[in-house]
Amino acid sequence: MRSKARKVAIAGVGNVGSSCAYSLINQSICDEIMLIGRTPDRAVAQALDLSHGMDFVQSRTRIYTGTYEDCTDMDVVILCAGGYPTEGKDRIGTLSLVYDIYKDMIPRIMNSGFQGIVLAAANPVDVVTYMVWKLSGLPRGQVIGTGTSIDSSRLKTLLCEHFPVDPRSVHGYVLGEHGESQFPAWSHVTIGGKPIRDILAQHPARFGHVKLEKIAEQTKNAGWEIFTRKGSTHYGIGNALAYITRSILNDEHRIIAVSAVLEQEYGQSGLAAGVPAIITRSGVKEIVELNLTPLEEQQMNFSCRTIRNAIEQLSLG
Ligand SMILES: NC(=O)C1=CN([C@@H]2O[C@H](COP(=O)(O)OP(=O)(O)OC[C@H]3O[C@@H](n4cnc5c(N)ncnc54)[C@H](O)[C@@H]3O)[C@@H](O)[C@H]2O)C=CC1
Ligand SMILES: CC(=O)C(=O)O
Repeated sequence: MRSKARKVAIAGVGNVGSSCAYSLINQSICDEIMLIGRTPDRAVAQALDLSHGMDFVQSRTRIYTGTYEDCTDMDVVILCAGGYPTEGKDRIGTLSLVYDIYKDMIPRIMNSGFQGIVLAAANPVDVVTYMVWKLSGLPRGQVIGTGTSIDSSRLKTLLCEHFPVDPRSVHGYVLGEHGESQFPAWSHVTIGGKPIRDILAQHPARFGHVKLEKIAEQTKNAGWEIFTRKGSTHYGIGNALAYITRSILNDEHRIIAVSAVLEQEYGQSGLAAGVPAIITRSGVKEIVELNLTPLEEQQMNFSCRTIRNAIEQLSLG
């Protein structure tokens, strides 16, 4: 019998926060969810709305509202407070807004005595992950960003428009920034264990129309394609957050492309970036270092430089 309730707090209950709660509930990933909203009334309404579906799900999740000061015994705190750029396609454009939010929020969470895992979705997520690590003083493995998990899933989904398999049978990662400088590490993308480039080379008549550069571009633009049509993207990232949270709470050791604080992995330091990592009860247990081709190394260096330049705009000490 489980002795301790699995508790998750969600800070920011807009589209992403509420979709994340919905995924956690429908997949029975935790026992309790505490919603923390800037507008208490909205948080109460979200908690009530989510609770009213409890008769129809597999197991009961207790949903209630709270404050940053109530995070003491949370296993995971998920950060969804943030905003979207008002113009252009650059997530880094929201940096000063999120810095103002998190430099107030993180000390309040830490002053509660919280010692769990922080999981950030707010953009620019790699910068937010590094900022939260600095502001919290937590060990680096305990601060995780959703990073390129959503981009990796988008890549697999797009590939399966051309290859007749389930996206979960495609393996590989988008690396670097969850943003404009991201790139798929094509040298490690496999379908049924076969490198994708070998499949293309061996079956020109069947797959000659598949252009990897075009798929990389579509992957990068996928969020904006949704955003320009409906003003936010939230279901996909809600599932990504639930998937990462499940690997944490169940100590699953899944390898997921998350934003992790790097200390010499991939030759990079002083930032967080999207890399494959083993996710366990203690957070990032280990970063998986892929052997990149010279071109992929250049792409990784460029992407990390982009994130580091944004971090340098902040005074994080
Ligand atoms: N990592 C990813 O792949 C994705 C990240 N996002 C990011 O997630 C964040 C949230 O997006 P949405 O939920 O769609 O936005 P939203 O506008 O629906 O919700 C934002 C929430 O942040 C809260 N908030 C704003 N300022 C605050 C403050 N000063 N203190 C406390 N809470 C505050 C608002 O009250 C609201 O609940 C954004 O940063 C967005 O860019 C969104 C989609 C995908
Ligand atoms: C908004 C965002 O970061 C995304 O959907 O990719």
